[in-house]
Amino acid sequence: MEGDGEEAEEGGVESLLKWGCELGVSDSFPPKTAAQPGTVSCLGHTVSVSNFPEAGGRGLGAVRDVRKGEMVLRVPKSCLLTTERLLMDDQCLSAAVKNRPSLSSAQTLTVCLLYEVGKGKKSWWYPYLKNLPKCYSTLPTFRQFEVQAFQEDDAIWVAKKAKWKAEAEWKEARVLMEELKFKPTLLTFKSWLWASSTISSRTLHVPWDEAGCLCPVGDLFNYAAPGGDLAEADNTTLPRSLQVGSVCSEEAEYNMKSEQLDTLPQRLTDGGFEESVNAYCFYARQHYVRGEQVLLSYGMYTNLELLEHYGFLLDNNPNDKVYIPLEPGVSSCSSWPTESLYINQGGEPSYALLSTLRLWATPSNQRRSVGHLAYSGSQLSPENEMRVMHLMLKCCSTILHNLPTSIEDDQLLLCTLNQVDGTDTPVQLFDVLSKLGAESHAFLETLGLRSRASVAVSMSWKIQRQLERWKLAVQWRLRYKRTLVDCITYCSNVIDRIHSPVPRNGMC
Ligand SMILES: C[S@@+](CC[C@H](N)C(=O)[O-])C[C@H]1O[C@@H](n2cnc3c(N)ncnc32)[C@H](O)[C@@H]1O
Repeated sequence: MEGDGEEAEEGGVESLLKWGCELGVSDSFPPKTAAQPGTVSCLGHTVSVSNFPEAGGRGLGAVRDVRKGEMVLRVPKSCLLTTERLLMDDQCLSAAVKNRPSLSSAQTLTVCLLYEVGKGKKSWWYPYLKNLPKCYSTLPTFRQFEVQAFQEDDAIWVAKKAKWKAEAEWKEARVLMEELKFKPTLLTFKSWLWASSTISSRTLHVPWDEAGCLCPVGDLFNYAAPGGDLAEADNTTLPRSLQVGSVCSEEAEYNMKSEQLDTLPQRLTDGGFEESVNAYCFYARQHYVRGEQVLLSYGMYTNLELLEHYGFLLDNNPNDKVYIPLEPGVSSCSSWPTESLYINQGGEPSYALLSTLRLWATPSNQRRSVGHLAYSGSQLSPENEMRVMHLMLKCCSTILHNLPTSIEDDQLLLCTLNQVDGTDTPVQLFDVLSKLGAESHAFLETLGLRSRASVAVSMSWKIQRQLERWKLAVQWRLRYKRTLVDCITYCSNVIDRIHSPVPRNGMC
């Protein structure tokens, strides 16, 4: 945690996988009876740790073809790092935590994690802890410059709020940390941010604690957004008989059942804690061919939410949403909740937004009579539809016009930031950024890099982190602007179709 650099200690993953093997973590089903002498990894039968630079960095790749619904990993409860477990193992911690019932479960787990980190190599969890990332790019870690780089007011507000919340939670928990005699470095806000980001980006749901659990090896799965084909069956669960069967049945029965997996009509959940086997079990959400990354859905998140909790975003996110400022009174025209009034990543207005705007564009004394049509998603009249489309078009254009940079500016900046990402020396960074516009100069200024002479010899970890967060903010605003442009295109197409409707029989 304290070291310089993003990734976990080199060579450390092997020790984690060996540790996991000794504790019964397995990707082999039916499970091996016992760790064979000389077995050094809990993986290798179904998945293995690989690097996926385009989707999450370190992750788990299939080492063979994997069928949808197959169990890909099982982590026994004894390996799950939870508040309950840490309190059970340490009376001193347990007594102190019990005196602070006002702390939330996430705050308590954060303190427990830092307490465990404080034990260093003596911690039972050391092979796991030393493999955690050294730092994060979750929203609360963004500094003022990176927050302003979002440009859009709501995003700036969300980022500021995330930081304030983290600060307030840290202050509340300090008394407990002092009582537990934390080393000064572990008492800092920086350490708190590290621990709370570990928890927000890596915990998995467990039924007995809202804070969830840290799941060694299981937390190496990177994320794929649920959506499209996968979204509909999000709540479908694996039939119990199959869950149990795949763990404890004989191989023949196992194979027979895994053949049935292909014929299951519904999507299976990605993973969950299963009481019957006292373990966290992970399942393939789709077929994977050998070498492909096996991904997990952590839930449905917009890009800003992904950034807030996980420190990354997706250029192609079916769950992303863009909210546009609506005139006062618009949202009260319908009973749709305000959160449902958005534009999706393809630029299309949500069903609720369209129906609300159609009602808004109707004279108030007629709204009641056309309400049923609007709520059923129908157009009310060509004139009404034109008004709605013109309103959205104007709104998106005004937002784009008022933002400090254009899509082209952002593309160029992002391209340059990607280039300097691989730069080794701050001199090169300085040379490239000082040729760009005001924002790049402001970035150099925040780093105290005012002239070539003031630049240090080696690229510091701090500069790299700030570059990374700035890049994330630029990626976010670029994606946001593209959605607005796509919405303008959508509205223009609808307007064109109203002006020159295609003949019903399709003939010219
Ligand atoms: C549960 S961990 C997954 C394993 C992680 N890559 C590691 O090396 O430990 C979640 C973190 O992985 C990264 N991540 C996961 N999915 C990603 C994706 N699709 N694109 C970019 N980063 C991703 C983010 O940093 C996220 O906070």
